[in-house]
Amino acid sequence: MYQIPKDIGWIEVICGSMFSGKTEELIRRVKRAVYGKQTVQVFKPKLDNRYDETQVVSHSQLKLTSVAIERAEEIFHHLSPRTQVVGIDEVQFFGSEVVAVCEALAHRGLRVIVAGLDQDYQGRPFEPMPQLLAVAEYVTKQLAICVVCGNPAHRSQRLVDRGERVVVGAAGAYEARCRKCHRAEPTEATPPQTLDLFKD
Ligand SMILES: Nc1ncnc2c1ncn2[C@@H]1O[C@H](COP(=O)(O)OP(=O)(O)O)[C@@H](O)[C@H]1O
Ligand SMILES: Cc1cn([C@H]2C[C@H](O)[C@@H](COP(=O)(O)O)O2)c(=O)[nH]c1=O
Ligand SMILES: [Zn+2]
Repeated sequence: MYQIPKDIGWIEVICGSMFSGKTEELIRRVKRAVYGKQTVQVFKPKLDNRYDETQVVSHSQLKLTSVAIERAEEIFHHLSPRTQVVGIDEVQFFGSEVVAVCEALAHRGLRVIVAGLDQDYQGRPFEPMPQLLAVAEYVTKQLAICVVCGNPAHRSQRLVDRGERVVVGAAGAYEARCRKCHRAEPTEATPPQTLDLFKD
């Protein structure tokens, strides 16, 4: 009789702009794996110390325990033999070696869920995301809301006058914008909406 294979791993990529819900979606999938009695380990780059040194934290303050590492290969040192699911947040901050690491984990039979930016502040593909998208079995592209015009946003507008690709930051340093409203060069922040909708 046909047997359903149980030892097959795969790679899931959650990509999109800043504020698009990548981390929330990673946390949702990890929580569901835990409900399913799976053993899960989550990793993030040490570089991402915005909200917490070790926890994965979404812009909406959802939190997940994780291990902060400098290089993707460190995952193998921390990996428990019982682990069935590996999550990686802010995957764009790892070098191209993260692709081989994800592939090796999937070959071992693990479910690998990675979340990260697919474009930098200029709208250029953010390596190693293009390579991860190519080798992944499952790809989810998240969209934020453009803070200028309210349309779906797939770009991250830089608000601080810095030209290097990597500048860690959140609201105040970046905002979500659509194709029409995005500028490749840093701009001023969009003034906040003054509606009282969320007042007590
Ligand atoms: N412009 C925006 N569009 C959508 N969500 C936003 C925006 N600005 C702030 N948010 C908040 O960010 C949350 C998503 O946070 P998070 O999952 O950390 O995103 P990402 O990991 O993609 O940066 C949303 O649920 C919402 O609370
Ligand atoms: C666009 C862009 C972003 N970054 C940084 C800013 C944040 O620290 C992270 C993205 O975090 P999020 O969970 O997706 O909100 O990346 C960068 O260094 N360079 C860029 O071009
Ligand atoms: Zn727009």
